[in-house]
Amino acid sequence: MDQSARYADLSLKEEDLMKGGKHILVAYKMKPKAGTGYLEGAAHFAAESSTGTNVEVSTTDDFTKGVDALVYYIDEATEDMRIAYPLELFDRNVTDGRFMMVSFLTLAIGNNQGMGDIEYAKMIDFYVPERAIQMFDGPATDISNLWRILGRPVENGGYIAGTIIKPKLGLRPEPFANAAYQFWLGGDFIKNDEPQGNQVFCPLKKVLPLVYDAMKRAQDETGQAKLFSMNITADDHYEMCARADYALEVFGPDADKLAFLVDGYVGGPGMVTTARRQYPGQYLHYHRAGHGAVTSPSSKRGYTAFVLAKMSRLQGASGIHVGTMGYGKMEGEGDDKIIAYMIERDECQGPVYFQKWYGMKPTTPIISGGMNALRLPGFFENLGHGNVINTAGGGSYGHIDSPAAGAISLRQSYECWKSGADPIEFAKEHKEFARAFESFPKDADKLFPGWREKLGVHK
Ligand SMILES: O=C(COP(=O)(O)O)[C@H](O)[C@H](O)COP(=O)(O)O
Ligand SMILES: [Mg+2]
Repeated sequence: MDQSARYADLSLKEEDLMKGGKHILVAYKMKPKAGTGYLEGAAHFAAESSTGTNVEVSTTDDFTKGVDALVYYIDEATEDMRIAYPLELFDRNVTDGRFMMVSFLTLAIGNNQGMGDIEYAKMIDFYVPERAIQMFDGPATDISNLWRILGRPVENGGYIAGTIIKPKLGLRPEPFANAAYQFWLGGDFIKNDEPQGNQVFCPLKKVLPLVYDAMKRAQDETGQAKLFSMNITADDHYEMCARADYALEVFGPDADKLAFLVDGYVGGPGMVTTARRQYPGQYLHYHRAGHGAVTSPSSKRGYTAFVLAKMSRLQGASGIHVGTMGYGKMEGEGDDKIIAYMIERDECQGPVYFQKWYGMKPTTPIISGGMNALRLPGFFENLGHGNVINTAGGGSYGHIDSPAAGAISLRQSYECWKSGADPIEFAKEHKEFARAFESFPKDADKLFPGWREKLGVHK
């Protein structure tokens, strides 16, 4: 059934829809199956994503038709399809009238994934009008809270040198806390690797007091504040809260230095909101393990990493992983800096839509995955700033001297880039940075050919 007479209106102008502020706009790359016309497929897509189904139903009335999602733009050649969703379509909380991300997802990227007449469709951008921005939680805590704890300016406070406790699994409580202590002697921020929780060989109630003890000792020794991002991900939100409450108690007077990490892609929006609403005073660290299943550029379904990050700001993530823009080990490229800009700025041009955030707090880009001191200068140059959290696991624990030296090499790398120095010249004056060349010789060969001769290092 061709529903384009009802679910498409190509005379609607995007500019007017944005000015009107009564719709969430969503842009997709969509291709219908052979035998289905482009507009026909698009209209069925909009129907299934709002008030309709594949047949007409007798229970539809005139009001229903007033809240139809409408296809307002198509370009078959580029597979571009854009749909306007009236705000009335979205479910609101009984408790406080607010918007919820699950409703956006079930409509805009729900049944339409896997429809018989659609070959594929991937969400590449979406636009949220001012009223809806007001009605999402947004972050309660942001990077300025961390900068303040670290004794830095609350604006442009700079690079936060972090790590991930490695090995990923298999450390018992004492070695785990010791790994944390060693990094903190040089760095600022430690996160649990995402699978670390309450394994039998490393029970939470045993390891956490030791981690806090390590934090205190490192703080005493360095005279600096230290930060710990603890994984509270669990199926059951009572379990999440049990872990979080326990940690707040253990860290006591230093509980402000505790962030909570949730795996928001596997756990879903409910998990993120649980952390956001139960613990608004803690930095909310959104880790996105598994997201590649839908966001990978090789996938023509789902949504992009950009969309994931943009959603996370609405949900209230204080920070989210945004990859390494081609400088680390995960998929990504230089252009991905748009992801960072969209979540950290008050207005930004996305791939399709210009979004204003109307003062919603920023979400920190967290840079992670295969990073080390040698890869960072290029990364900062591409991004144009260093106001990020970087967690380098291999880049710290893989430093040949020590995890503390690894941490110091990261900080030095930021200083090097910030001062505009030549990395080889800078290495001559900064031991830990220089030793990163020997720690990661493959990267050094690729990024700084001839480094051995210039630094006087021989095989
Ligand atoms: O464990 C790591 C990185 O370890 P290492 O620093 O040793 O590579 C993170 O989980 C990944 O960065 C996730 O990727 P992303 O940040 O892109 O979501
Ligand atoms: Mg990890």
